[in-house]
Amino acid sequence: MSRRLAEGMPPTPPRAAGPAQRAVIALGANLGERADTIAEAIADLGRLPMTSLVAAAEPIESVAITLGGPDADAPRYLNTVALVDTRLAPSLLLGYLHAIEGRHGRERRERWGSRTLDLDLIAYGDVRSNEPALVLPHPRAAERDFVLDPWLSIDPDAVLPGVGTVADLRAALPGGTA
Ligand SMILES: Nc1ncnc2c1ncn2[C@@H]1O[C@H](COP(=O)(O)OP(=O)(O)OP(=O)(O)O)[C@@H](O)[C@H]1O
Ligand SMILES: Nc1nc2c(c(=O)[nH]1)N=C(CO)CN2
Repeated sequence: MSRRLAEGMPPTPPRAAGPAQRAVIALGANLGERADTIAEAIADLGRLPMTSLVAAAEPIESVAITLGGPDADAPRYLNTVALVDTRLAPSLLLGYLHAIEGRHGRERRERWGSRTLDLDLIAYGDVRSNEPALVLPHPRAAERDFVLDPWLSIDPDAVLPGVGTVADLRAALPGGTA
């Protein structure tokens, strides 16, 4: 393993992608010391190169959604959303998110399985992408109250690019006011 990867950094030093873009990052944890892990991961985001942390929502607790639906027997999640302004290109930012997950013991065993830390790139400016390695905006964000609720709490006017306002999306979900 290269020294940079061993230190949890992508192998190629970052190059600026142009003007800073607002990126929305969802964080989730349902194993280990969840609150500590989330707080450390947010601090990690603030230390990324060419990136500044704009806001982080108060974490919320939610039942684990598994491939079989909500699972009351699975460890509950803490979820939050952070906003950053970054000049890292989207794929590079995702690489750093994976490195942060790795530093906090993330293991990839099963889809939607329990995890010490999950970081999803929900949106990056207005960028739309259908590359399997990076779909933007995140294709399941609109149906996740554990993403929309903390996002709304720090940006009531938020928009999921190409989809709609976060307030409207949240209102259309169970527990919303549509
Ligand atoms: N917007 C995105 N944010 C994070 N990962 C993404 C995104 N789009 C595609 N991916 C890809 O999805 C793969 C699986 O990611 P991950 O392990 O976080 O999935 P998951 O958390 O189990 O499920 P979900 O994607 O529904 O949250 C990653 O390897 C990554 O390349
Ligand atoms: N409550 C909750 N459930 C989930 C979550 C999550 O962050 N919170 N993440 C998942 C895969 O990303 C699958 N299920």
